[in-house]
Amino acid sequence: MASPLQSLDQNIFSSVQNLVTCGNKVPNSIPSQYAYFQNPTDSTALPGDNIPVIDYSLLISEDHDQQTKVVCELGKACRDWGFFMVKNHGIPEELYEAMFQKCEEFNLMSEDEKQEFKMKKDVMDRIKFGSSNNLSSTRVRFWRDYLKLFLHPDFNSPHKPQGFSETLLEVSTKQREVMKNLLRGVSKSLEVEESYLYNLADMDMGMDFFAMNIYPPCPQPELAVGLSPHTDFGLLIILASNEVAGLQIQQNGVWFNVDVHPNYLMVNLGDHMEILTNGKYKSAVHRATVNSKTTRISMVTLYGAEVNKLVVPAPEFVDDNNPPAYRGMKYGDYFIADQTSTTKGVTSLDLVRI
Ligand SMILES: O=C(O)CCC(=O)C(=O)O
Ligand SMILES: [Fe+2]
Repeated sequence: MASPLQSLDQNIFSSVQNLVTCGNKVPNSIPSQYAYFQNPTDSTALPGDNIPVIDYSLLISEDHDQQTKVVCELGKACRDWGFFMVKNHGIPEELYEAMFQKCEEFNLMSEDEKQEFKMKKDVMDRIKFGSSNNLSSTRVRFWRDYLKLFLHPDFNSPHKPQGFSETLLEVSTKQREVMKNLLRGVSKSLEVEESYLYNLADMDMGMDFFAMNIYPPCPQPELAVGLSPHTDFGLLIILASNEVAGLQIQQNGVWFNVDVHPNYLMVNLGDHMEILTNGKYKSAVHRATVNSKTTRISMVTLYGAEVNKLVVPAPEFVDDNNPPAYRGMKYGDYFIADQTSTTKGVTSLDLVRI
């Protein structure tokens, strides 16, 4: 008789959730397609106590001195980490709780119901449910299911579970305001006019791309990864997670755990911030680990340019000492390359680096 591992190996699972719930019992080992047998990932990381925390309420306050101080902290976070946490952002905690509840309900829908949302045509599909896909050369599958949506300029959402779409619209509308104010702060920290980055990327028509990531409990978390090290496309990425740790961020080649704080948002700079600032601010390398106990859910929104916008280093950051370090590429083309490349390493920036 086939061992449990073999029999799992022979199946192509449509989702990790399906894999862990099949037979109503979590398997005690993971199928080989998910395991880094040859080169187990070293998920160890240092405590992230030094990760910068930005007080959003001060960033938007009328008090000029307070604001200047926070803009300065923001600039330092962008230079040193390309990553920071945001507190006092004003979006009610209950709204995120309601959204995570809807994410869980989505995850617990039957496999058939979820398959209705799987990719039909290509990565430009407005709604995509899927699992695992690791296009990079290792091909080891990620211990992750996802729902990817285009939220802006047109809003797309699955029509079930009930209330998912309405709650997501409310969260994303509020989060877009936070994104705008953070970008104002980042612009100021670069000593350009506060609407500079937003206007440059034509973000009134910008593409907001959303990913709900589900990481079910994993029987062998030391062998699997949720998401391997990568950078994100976009200017600014806002991430909210349920109260389960798993995100790690790299600074100068060293990994740090991002602790979970109730009602903090996590923000990383994306590839297009690096391109626009000609490398002054860096796109942060990060990854997601998995655990054996609890399902982790993260909601990530990647805020980017209008799809036809050619993104190049902005003139303000180019001079004789700093020649352009990236060639121009249309935002939409970069997105497609990022989502489909089978040769991508850690970052798609290699596509445009001069
Ligand atoms: O789940 C996380 O913490 C990371 C998610 C992420 O990096 C992504 O979706 O790009
Ligand atoms: Fe990411």
